[in-house]
Amino acid sequence: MSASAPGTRHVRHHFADADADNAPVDDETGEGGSRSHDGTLCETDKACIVTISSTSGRIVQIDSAGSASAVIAAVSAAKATAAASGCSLSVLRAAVAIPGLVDMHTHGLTGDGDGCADVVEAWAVPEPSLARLAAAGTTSVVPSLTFPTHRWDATCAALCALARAAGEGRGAGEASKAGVGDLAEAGDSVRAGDLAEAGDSVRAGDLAEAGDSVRAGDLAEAGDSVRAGDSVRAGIGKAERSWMGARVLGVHAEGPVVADAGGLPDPGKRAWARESAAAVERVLDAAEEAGIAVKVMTIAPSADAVSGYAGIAAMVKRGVVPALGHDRSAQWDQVIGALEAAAPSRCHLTHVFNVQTFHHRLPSLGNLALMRSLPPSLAHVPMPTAEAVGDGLHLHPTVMHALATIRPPTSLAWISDSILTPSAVGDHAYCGRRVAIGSVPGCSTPAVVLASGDTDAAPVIAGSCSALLDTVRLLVNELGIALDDAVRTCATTPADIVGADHVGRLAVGAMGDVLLLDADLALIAVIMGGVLVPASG
Ligand SMILES: CC(=O)N[C@@H]1[C@@H](O)[C@H](O)[C@@H](COP(=O)(O)O)O[C@@H]1O
Repeated sequence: MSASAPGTRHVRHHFADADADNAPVDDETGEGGSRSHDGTLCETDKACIVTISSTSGRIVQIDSAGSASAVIAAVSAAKATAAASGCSLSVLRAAVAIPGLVDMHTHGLTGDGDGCADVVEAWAVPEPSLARLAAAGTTSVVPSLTFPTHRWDATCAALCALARAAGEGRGAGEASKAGVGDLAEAGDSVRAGDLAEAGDSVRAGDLAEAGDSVRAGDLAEAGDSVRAGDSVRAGIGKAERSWMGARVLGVHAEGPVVADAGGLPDPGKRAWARESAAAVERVLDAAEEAGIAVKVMTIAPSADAVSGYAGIAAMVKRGVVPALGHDRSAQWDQVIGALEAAAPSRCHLTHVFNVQTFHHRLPSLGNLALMRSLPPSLAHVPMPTAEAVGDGLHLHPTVMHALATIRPPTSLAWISDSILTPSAVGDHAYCGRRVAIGSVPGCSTPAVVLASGDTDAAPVIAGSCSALLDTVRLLVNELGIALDDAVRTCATTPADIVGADHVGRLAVGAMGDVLLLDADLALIAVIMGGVLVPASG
């Protein structure tokens, strides 16, 4: 991942090495501008223009990235015209368009009154979190279930609820790749019904005028175009109610074979110690029965070593990515043993540095996280991918910078590890203990911390209250990471790790999930499957 000097204007330095692509955009025609190297990121020198049909309420064009409806059909620099689409158009204008972000490790964005007694069970009531995540720009998720055998009934309820969420609605995710076609169909059924209403409200809202004023204006007038979008959004929100949520790509089971619970209550019952394969199978069977795929499963190398890595072998056999983590005692030979047990399949590293160790003489998982490649003696082992919490608190920004500059963007995924929405007030139960949004000395970023009642005790971090777009901004605006790399590591790479190549990119055939951002990377609009997501979720 490349970095620019902190403080450099982020929207510009994306083009630092892409002069040939950096032709200015003609404000009237929208021609010119640039498209990023592989379609991951669409950006023009002056503006990105998204054109929405007032008839269907759908995107017909992302300027310089081609048309995007439910599925992105083409990538081209040509600008759509009303004549080409055969309908009147609304135009949203932004500095940057990026793919919807993909969070491969979130415990939800629970708010007050969401109806879950303990946030460890949040995914049993997934709709509020999925809606908030989508509205915040995270359009695809891999929900994480903490220590899944700890509260077995809650785990089974969450698996069933997530399977339902993955299979229905606009935000329908897909537990399998076969979902691409299904999603287009789901989009059609939505379009056929409620979006006509959205189209009506758009027509009523003087779109032609809005489009004209946007075309004539500059970025300062983006607000006007957004207001035009709001009329679309209002119609859609009304039509689709709460079910514009993030796509569910499958599940991350964070355990059960863990050595270290971190700041959470220890789930106890180490019955799996010599039967890690059985413990793994039990969770995978439950997920299969519920109808959702476990894509990733965290396992502690030091725990699985006891059974000769039978847990990892069971995961690989069933197509699950083994994620090494929740292990502060893993020795280097156990770490390597785990990688070898998975080979030729690739391992992943769970929230690197958190609930892991780094030591300059006694290497463990944290040391592996900071390697760019494996030595020749391990040529038979695929280099593991890694995820890291990008809220700026779980890892100090300097450590985020180290990861972002050492690891190639194809092997690093930023995650939120979120639990509560930032607006949640008061205490919530987490694994039976009280948590609240709080702070850690020396860090201005809030997090979800265990409420100890002891004001002198060091706060214990339980998770974050951030969303991935916060991470994109932190990486680009404060750490000087190229926007293209920030987007890859918050969208494309996490999607690739879980085998979801239809999301996390602006590319032909990918879902039309697009975020429109202003020059400071503030969110202007979220589009899922070619349709504006209600701002409030
Ligand atoms: C679900 C989960 O695993 N959450 C962990 C939490 O347990 C740990 O306390 C925190 C900080 O870890 P650290 O103190 O090792 O940096 O990271 C993650 O939020």
